[in-house]
Amino acid sequence: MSVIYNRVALIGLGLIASSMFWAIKRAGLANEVTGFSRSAKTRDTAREIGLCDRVCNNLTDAVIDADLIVLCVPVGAMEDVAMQIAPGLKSGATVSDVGSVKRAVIDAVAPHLPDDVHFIPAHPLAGTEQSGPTSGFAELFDNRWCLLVPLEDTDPAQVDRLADFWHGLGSNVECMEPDHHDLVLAVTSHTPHLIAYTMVGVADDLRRVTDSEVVKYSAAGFRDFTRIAASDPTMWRDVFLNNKDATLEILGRFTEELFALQRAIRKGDGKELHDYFTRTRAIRRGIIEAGQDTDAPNFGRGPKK
Ligand SMILES: NC(=O)c1ccc[n+]([C@@H]2O[C@H](COP(=O)([O-])OP(=O)(O)OC[C@H]3O[C@@H](n4cnc5c(N)ncnc54)[C@H](O)[C@@H]3O)[C@@H](O)[C@H]2O)c1
Ligand SMILES: O=C(O)C(=O)C[C@]1(C(=O)O)C=C[C@@H](O)C=C1
Repeated sequence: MSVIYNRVALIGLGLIASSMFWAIKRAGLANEVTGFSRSAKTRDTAREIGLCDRVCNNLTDAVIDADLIVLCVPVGAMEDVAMQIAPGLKSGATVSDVGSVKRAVIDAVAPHLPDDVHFIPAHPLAGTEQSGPTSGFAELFDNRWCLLVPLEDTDPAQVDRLADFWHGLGSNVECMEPDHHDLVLAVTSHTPHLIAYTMVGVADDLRRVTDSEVVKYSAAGFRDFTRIAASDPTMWRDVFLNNKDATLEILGRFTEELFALQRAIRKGDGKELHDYFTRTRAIRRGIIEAGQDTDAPNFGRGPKK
């Protein structure tokens, strides 16, 4: 892979920025990567582990002469960062972000950017429950989607350039409209996280009430919930505050279905439960048959050859 942007600036040196840095280096996508994070402790750690070619002590130094600036901060901090970097941006630079919500980020960031920079929001659909500068790894984006959410008047050549960059980081790339993005992610990521948080909270309450060993004897499904529920509280607070309508819509549908299943259990309606679980199993099998779950074991096809 060859250099796509001469200088890249990563703002907010956590899981996503650090993974981007290692993946940029792996593929040689930039000649220089600068970085900035708000806390001095994070900047010190970044310097110690060689994260970024140059860690700057202020935002202006980090973005000066950068060809691509990627905002990797929690969604609620995007506006503040955009306001601060705006005066120091080079004409013709591209500003992007990796926020988990798109409409609110566009509304918060776009008004502050000068007309002579390209703003191309993005969202890599890859992550872990870890956060901070030491949590990143170069393979995070391999074979994952990165959704680009360009505004209507964005130069298509610059969108293609950013798509090439994300391909270089290992991702598959597709463009999506912001409201559609927020609805899809409310279904596939945001509401499931809220359910995991709730379930782990319920189990914890139960443990306190009964003094039983709920966590000790937890099965694999619940353990997966506890992994998700260990995700960064600031990031997820900001996701729900900034994707309010879509998450409330999906949560409304979720609780309706939950009540229907609750009623079926109370009434002893085995047919309804069986039909429902048959439908959901078919969905899972369909995903695997279509080869869309790269993490799945060799489901239903016998031993791997
Ligand atoms: N973690 C995931 O699974 C995941 C996946 C895809 C996208 N995202 C999105 O990526 C963004 C970053 O997430 P992350 O997981 O890397 O978080 P993180 O907590 O690991 O890192 C965020 C970093 O930003 C810094 N920061 C916070 N406010 C700042 C400010 N005002 N100025 C400068 N730095 C600031 C923090 O100190 C921290 O180092 C979020 O918007 C999140 O929604 C996260
Ligand atoms: O694997 C995980 O830990 C994640 O939660 C990653 C995950 C997701 O829901 O898939 C979380 C938030 C993002 O915006 C994108 C990816």
